[in-house]
Amino acid sequence: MELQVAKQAVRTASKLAHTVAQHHISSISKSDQSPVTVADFGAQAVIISALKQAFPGDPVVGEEDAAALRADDTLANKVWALVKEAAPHDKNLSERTNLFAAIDAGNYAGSAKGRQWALDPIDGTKGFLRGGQYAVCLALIVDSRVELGVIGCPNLGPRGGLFSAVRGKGAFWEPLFEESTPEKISFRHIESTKDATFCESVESGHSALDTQLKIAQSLGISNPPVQMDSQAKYCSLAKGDADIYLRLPVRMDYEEKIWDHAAGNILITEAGGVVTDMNGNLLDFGKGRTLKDNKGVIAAAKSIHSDVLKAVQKALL
Ligand SMILES: Nc1ncnc2c1ncn2[C@@H]1O[C@H](COP(=O)(O)O)[C@@H](OP(=O)(O)O)[C@H]1O
Ligand SMILES: [Mg+2]
Repeated sequence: MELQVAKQAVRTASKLAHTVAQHHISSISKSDQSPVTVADFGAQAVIISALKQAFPGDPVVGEEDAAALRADDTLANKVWALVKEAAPHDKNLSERTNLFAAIDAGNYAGSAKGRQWALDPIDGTKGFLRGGQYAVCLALIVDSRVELGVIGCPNLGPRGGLFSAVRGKGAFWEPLFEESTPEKISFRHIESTKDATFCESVESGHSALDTQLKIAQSLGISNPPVQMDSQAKYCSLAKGDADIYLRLPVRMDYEEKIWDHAAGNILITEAGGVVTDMNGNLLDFGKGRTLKDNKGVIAAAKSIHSDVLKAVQKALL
């Protein structure tokens, strides 16, 4: 039940985002930031509305709130038009005033106990704007642990990708814009760590790319890193296109947001991988809206994760 609702909601929001992105890329004002803002609000509204109808009591930790929309009627009208097109029969979104409430329902502070959804309506803002990777990410967290994750990646592969995982049930891929039977996915087998390929952020402000390059060299890795925005990185590892995702902090005071990692976390573990922080601890999704007890992220196949962790710790001594 949860999986079907989450997949349907992510699909609807991904289509909405894809429509805006296509239009943005073909337009002449590529420096305009507003398309991603519009897509972000629209995606959050349709997903939270679907969740609230299926699971009325469940709180949602969503990245956005509606303050900027309430203050800007032109922006609100653009978002409203998109939402009506993407979800015309949604009775929770029958009037424009409901739009604000749906978006603001993502204001949950987070909790260590009980159910909560974590939502990043458009992850990889920068990727969206440059025509690269971005992702619509939704996860169900129960008692601080991720139980279900769904990620929509409109630009990953020729047909886009809808990735999903439920604890104990494996990880799956299916095309994003057409209905078809999900295919099971998993990490690829590599003989040794030196054969691995790194996947990392494009943005040097989001992870310590220089240090990561040194770590790759210390592991004997000569393959160039694959750089992409958003949780599409987790998806790439889970489907066997790369082997290690490192996200080492640029600033030690930055707290990673739970919506940037929750869905990817279960996708990795269900595809045969391990995710820890740079101290080797599992990510704790029960500390509020951020991963405040963790620093950095290391995701890798089970067989090589401990080698990578050792190399990270040596580099950071
Ligand atoms: N200083 C920082 N360190 C790490 N992550 C950061 C950061 N500043 C912003 N981010 C997060 O990095 C996410 C994108 O990560 P990536 O580089 O892997 O694409 C952003 O998500 P949004 O794009 O949803 O805002 C944002 O939440
Ligand atoms: Mg994000």
